[in-house]
Amino acid sequence: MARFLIVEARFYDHLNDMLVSGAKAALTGAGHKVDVLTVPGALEIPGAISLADASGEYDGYVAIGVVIRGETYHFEIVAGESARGIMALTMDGIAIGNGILTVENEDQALVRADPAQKDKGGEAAKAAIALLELKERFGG
Ligand SMILES: Nc1c(NC[C@H](O)[C@H](O)[C@H](O)CO)[nH]c(=O)[nH]c1=O
Ligand SMILES: CC(=O)[C@@H](O)COP(=O)(O)O
Repeated sequence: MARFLIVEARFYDHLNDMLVSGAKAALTGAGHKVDVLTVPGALEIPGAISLADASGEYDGYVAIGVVIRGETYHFEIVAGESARGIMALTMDGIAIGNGILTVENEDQALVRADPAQKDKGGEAAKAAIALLELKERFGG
């Protein structure tokens, strides 16, 4: 059993509820322990994971959030920089699955958040499990 932390940017409650549900189901279904930490937005997720990992309390992480394009360039910043920060942490050996939706509208988000449809939360959790297994295999 490993210890996972879901770090969720709770910007859209109804979408996050589905994403977190899918991630929890995947993690508990694989026999792992799960906690949830909520941050203001996707840009805070990489920093929160970095801080949590420094504590040594967790073995892996699932980033959960929803970024829906608005009127300005801010979408590119939030979507791109949260992904870049997460990628940098994974390249540093931290097992993280990225379940941050970056979409054009709510309809696209609903399909991807729903565990009965594209289940991107569960998909991200399974990716985190896979990375942790690789880390354990290669002695990371
Ligand atoms: N527009 C969205 C944001 N924006 C907030 C940023 O993530 C960040 O919290 C703020 O810039 C302060 O640092 N966050 C999302 O998760 N989703 C959005 O659609
Ligand atoms: C992804 C975003 O930052 C978005 O929600 C903000 O909308 P806007 O670009 O209209 O300020």
